[in-house]
This record gives sequence, structure tokens and C-alpha cells, in this order.
Amino acid sequence: MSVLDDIIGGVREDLAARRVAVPDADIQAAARAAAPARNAWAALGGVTGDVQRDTRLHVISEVKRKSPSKGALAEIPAPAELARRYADGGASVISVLTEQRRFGGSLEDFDAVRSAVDVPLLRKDFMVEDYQIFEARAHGADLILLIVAALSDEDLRRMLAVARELGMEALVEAHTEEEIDRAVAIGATIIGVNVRNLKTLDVDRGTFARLASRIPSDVVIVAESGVRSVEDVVDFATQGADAILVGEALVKDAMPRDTVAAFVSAGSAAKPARR
Ligand SMILES: O=C(O)c1ccccc1NCC(=O)[C@H](O)[C@H](O)COP(=O)(O)O
Repeated sequence: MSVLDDIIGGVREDLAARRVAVPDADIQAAARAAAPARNAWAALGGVTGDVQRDTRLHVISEVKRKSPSKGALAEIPAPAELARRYADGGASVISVLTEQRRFGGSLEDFDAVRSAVDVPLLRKDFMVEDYQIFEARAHGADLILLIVAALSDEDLRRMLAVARELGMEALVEAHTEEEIDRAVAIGATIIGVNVRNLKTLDVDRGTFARLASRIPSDVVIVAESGVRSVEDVVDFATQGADAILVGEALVKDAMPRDTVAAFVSAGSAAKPARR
């Protein structure tokens, strides 16, 4: 069994318990009653037509306590305070991991961050049921994660449609050429190239340029995982990233506000006008 399969097994068990506590009809009603979602695609530099690319390299800053690959990363006693620092540094979107068993996250963390900042929020979890999408919206999410390796094309299309019907977008995450092609085929407007293989946990930054070149120019490209330094940010920006998603390096940083600002500044300076 791969790490991803193992994580998803736990996610399904936890989801079943939440579904008993809050039935489908109730979570759907809460999602539809929530304040309108913010436009995460525009916040990440999405533009329509043959216009100049957004010149900014956008940063998605993640609230992440631990991970299967690294174990404990940071305690994060006050996720809201960390999120405020991210926003002050210029994060375009904040990602909050809500998976509990392997990442130490929760919907309580998500609620705390939602009440602290006004930037678009990504609910970062392993989405396998539509219920989780309604749950994300009910808690104020603007963006959800869909992992191509974990879902069939039918599931991807339906879940993307559910997210859009609720006013959200999806970060559709891929790690191979075939997964990129599947993400493009379902009409993803934000595609994440995760340089971490979720089945082996190996990180290979070289994956990014090879995969990004297959993505149409009107799609927002996010480079995910493995950013440790300004040099990594400059590499991803030069190779076509519109945004980077950073967890470990920021939660371990004593001055996350300054580091986010430095990543935005260096990445924006390195970003080519067209790709
Ligand atoms: O981070 C992991 O070890 C991991 C393992 C299995 C599935 C997902 C995993 N991480 C999710 C992510 O995509 C990262 O949290 C995100 O890209 C940030 O990565 P990093 O900056 O390297 O913390």
C-alpha cells in the first residue's frame, strides 16, 4: 500500500464519523448559506485572453504541523497568528491542512485562520467525497485540492463541477505527464505540479520544468513542495511557475512574514513576461 493509499484510508474513516455528526443535507445547507467565495484564480494571477501574464510570483503559504515525509515540523499553537504573518508578507492564498492523522490539522485550524485573514483560503485535504467540498465551503474555503493520482476522471470532473457550483475553484494536483494531461482534459484552470511523489515521498525539483511545459498558457501553474530557499523560488519562477506552494520552510521560519515577502520579491523579478 502506498503512503497516499494509507492516508486516504484514514481520511475515509474520519469522514464517516463527521458525516454521522453533520448529515449531508445539513452540510449542503451550510455551504449554500456561507458568504460568497473569494476568487482564488484571480488572486493567483489568472488572466483571460491573450494578455500579458501577471508579473507577480504568487505565494501560497501553508499551515502545516507535521507530515509523513518529515514527521513533526512545528507546533503552531496559534494558526491564526501565523496566517496573519503570511498575509502581511504578501501571501496571495493561504493553505490550511485539515487532515488530522498524518498532518496534525483540523477544521478548527481552518476556522481560526478564516476568522483572522481576508485572503483566499485553500482547504488542503485529501478530497475523496463531495461531502468534503460542501464542508470546505461551509467553513469559508475558496479553493479545494483535487489530487489526480487519487481520483478517477469521472470523480475529478464531478468534484470540480461541485466546487465551481459553490463558487470555488480547485487546485488540481499532478505529478506525472499523464496526470497533467488528465488535469488539462477536465478543464482545470489552476494546476499544481507537485515535485513530491505522494507514493514514495521523494522530492525531485527537476520534475517541474518537464511537466509545466505541457500546461496551456491560460492555466495558472503552481509549483508545489520542496521550496527551501530564494534560489528554489527563482528556479521555479524562471521555469514558468505563476505561484509556489510552501509549507515546511515557512512553518520552521522564525520570520515567516519577511520570508514570504522575500519569495514574492525574488520570484516576481525572475518571472518571464510570457511562457
Ligand atoms: O508533505 C508530505 O510529506 C506529504 C506526504 C504525502 C502526501 C502529501 C504530502 N504533502 C502535501 C503537500 O503537497 C505539501 O504540504 C505542500 O506541497 C508543501 O510542501 P513543503 O513546502 O515541502 O512542505
